Amino acid sequence: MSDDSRPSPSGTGAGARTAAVIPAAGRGVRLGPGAPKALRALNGTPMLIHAVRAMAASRAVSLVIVVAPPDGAAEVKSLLDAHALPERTDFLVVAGGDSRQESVRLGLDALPPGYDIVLVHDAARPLVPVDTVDAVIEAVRDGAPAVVPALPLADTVKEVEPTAVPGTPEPVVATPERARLRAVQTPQGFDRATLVRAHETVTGEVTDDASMVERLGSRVVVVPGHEEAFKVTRPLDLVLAEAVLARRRLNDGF
Ligand SMILES: Nc1ccn([C@@H]2O[C@H](COP(=O)(O)OP(=O)(O)OP(=O)(O)O)[C@@H](O)[C@H]2O)c(=O)n1
Ligand SMILES: C[C@](O)(CO)[C@H](O)COP(=O)(O)O
Repeated sequence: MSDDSRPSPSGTGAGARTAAVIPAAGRGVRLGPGAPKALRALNGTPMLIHAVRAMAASRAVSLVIVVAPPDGAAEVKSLLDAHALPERTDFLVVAGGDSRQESVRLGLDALPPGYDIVLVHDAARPLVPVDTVDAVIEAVRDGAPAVVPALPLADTVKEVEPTAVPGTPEPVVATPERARLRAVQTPQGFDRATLVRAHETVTGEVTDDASMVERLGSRVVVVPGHEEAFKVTRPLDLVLAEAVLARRRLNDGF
């Protein structure tokens, strides 16, 4: 496991200090009506708190920056105060923006000096195991400017020509070779300077931070993800998340 107790030289090598930015400002439209997704409960605890604990579980992570819904920063601060969290970790809360990309940038703007490795982790992936978090950090420490946890696909994927009318048949354009495809998760880990440059430089729609680094022409590598790092997106994902938590409780013997 990574350990923050080593001396902190400059750069991303062993001992570099690591912060995690958690974008949590989304509405959760695909989950259906209700509170902002990150504030909804999983087995009685807000999803965001699970995600914060997942980052703080790594001994390498000494700061967690939560990017709250735009009008929800005070509520998120109260939630962090009300739940048990590791004392060795510092927490900051900032208000988010209209897109995930903007929310991450607002989180990065709040990052103090002295943190050379940055993780970006969706609040919507509350159950990522600590071993996955540590594997991402280790790969950045080993010199990769951007690291992505990902899994091979179970389904065959088709590229289509999207039609204007939802539900009408879409012509298939291609079938990419599945063995070369990966489904990407978070936390994604970065050399801070690279991630900041990507957010300053890259414009236009992206769906993850690593793709911004790709557009800079910098190297991005994949490490094994974990099936419990899935994203809570649709109602069925809530059922799965609660089942995973129930199984963990059984395995932990309480
Ligand atoms: N303006 C936004 C939009 C998204 N996110 C965050 O980005 C992560 C991944 O986004 P997603 O799962 O798509 O969340 P939502 O945008 O909330 O979902 P939906 O598209 O269904 O509304 C989530 O933790 C979400 O809170 C954010 O911080 N700010
Ligand atoms: C960052 C991400 O979780 C990687 O899979 C994903 O791209 C977020 O996408 P969303 O459309 O914001 O759910």
